[in-house]
Amino acid sequence: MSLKAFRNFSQIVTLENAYKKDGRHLLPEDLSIIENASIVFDSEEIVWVGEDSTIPSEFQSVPFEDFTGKTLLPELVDSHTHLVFGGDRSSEYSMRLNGADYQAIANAGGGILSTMKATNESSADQLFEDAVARVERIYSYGVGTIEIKSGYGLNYEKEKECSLIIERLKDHFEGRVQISNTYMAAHAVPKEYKTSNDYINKVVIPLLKELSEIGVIDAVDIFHEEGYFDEVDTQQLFDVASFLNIPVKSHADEFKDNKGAILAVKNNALSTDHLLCTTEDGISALASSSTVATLLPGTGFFLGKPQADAEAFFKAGVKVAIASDYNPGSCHCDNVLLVASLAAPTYKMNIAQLWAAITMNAAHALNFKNQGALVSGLKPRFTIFDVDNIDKVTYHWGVNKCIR
Ligand SMILES: N=CN[C@@H](CCC(=O)O)C(=O)O
Repeated sequence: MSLKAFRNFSQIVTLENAYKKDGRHLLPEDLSIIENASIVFDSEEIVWVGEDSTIPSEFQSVPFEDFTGKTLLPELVDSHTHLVFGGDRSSEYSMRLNGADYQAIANAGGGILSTMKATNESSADQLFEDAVARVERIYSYGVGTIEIKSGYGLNYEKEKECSLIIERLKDHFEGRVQISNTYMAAHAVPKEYKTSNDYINKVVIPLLKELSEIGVIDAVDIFHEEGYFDEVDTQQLFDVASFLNIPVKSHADEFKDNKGAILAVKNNALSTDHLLCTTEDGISALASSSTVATLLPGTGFFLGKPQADAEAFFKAGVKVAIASDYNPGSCHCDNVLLVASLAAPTYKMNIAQLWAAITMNAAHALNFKNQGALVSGLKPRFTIFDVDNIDKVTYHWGVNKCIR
């Protein structure tokens, strides 16, 4: 393998200590910053990182690019998006400002089911092209790994098409963006089914079996929430996924504490997401598990809802990630760095907790265990910012400093 070097960064933020601590109980110094630093890597792994003045003689003649004045970080990861969809729900924004809430809008014909209609009216090529543009924009912010969920088809054929579109996106972005394909046909219950369990048995499970035979699904997700899917549906789907050897995730405890986080932990989920209403028992179950708690503050900002009790999660030693939750309804924001840096002061996060939440911990929520820190042996997945220290990345809110 041919070696490459990127040299003379003002700072390389390795997150080495955070990695050793499995992303929990982080202190500011766990960012592990190296000043005047260089990195040597091949296409598969990082070979050396350190102060440029200490670069081993064997690497001194490796061809290099000079990055004086720049900062290198592990690549950003957006571990929760719903970016394959048709239409838009822009009118819901003013409806909310004028007093309607998320569930009231859904009951009045908006919500997930209205995106289902628009998605079913869009061709596969249109959905693919719109999704390509969305991934390109997310990539421009420094995000190199993205999770994409299906879930706006909500019938056998269209859900299958959406999962295959995500697979097509994987091929399209091969070598540039790493995409994780999450199956979420259990996103809402279409009106023609009398019960959620009827839909689970007639569509969600049979299609999962078919897609798993083709080998396109990386994880299975479900909206475990009152009015959507209950504990019985969730456990049934998790059992099938486990039989098929596919990891699970859930949307849990968003509107009320229905013990969704606890069920996710029991099923060894990769992550459980939202968690606005999770209380002590859920938080302590998460703390003693490897399930990542993915907080989605953008959704709280967008819907004008209270936020998750992030301080309690950090205090208990939960492994916390933050994701954008980019979708047409509850959070039409695709910039995970903006969302996380806006949330950090409210969540009372320290700087290491902030960066681990959108790099390493988010990668682990997608089962990508060999990335997220810049240490020898891990994948060379990183992002370069046009600033001479890490504080300047988040200092100017919403301004993109990424140059790759
Ligand atoms: N909570 C369920 N799914 C999305 C919302 C999707 C929508 O409103 O269209 C979420 O993660 O917030």
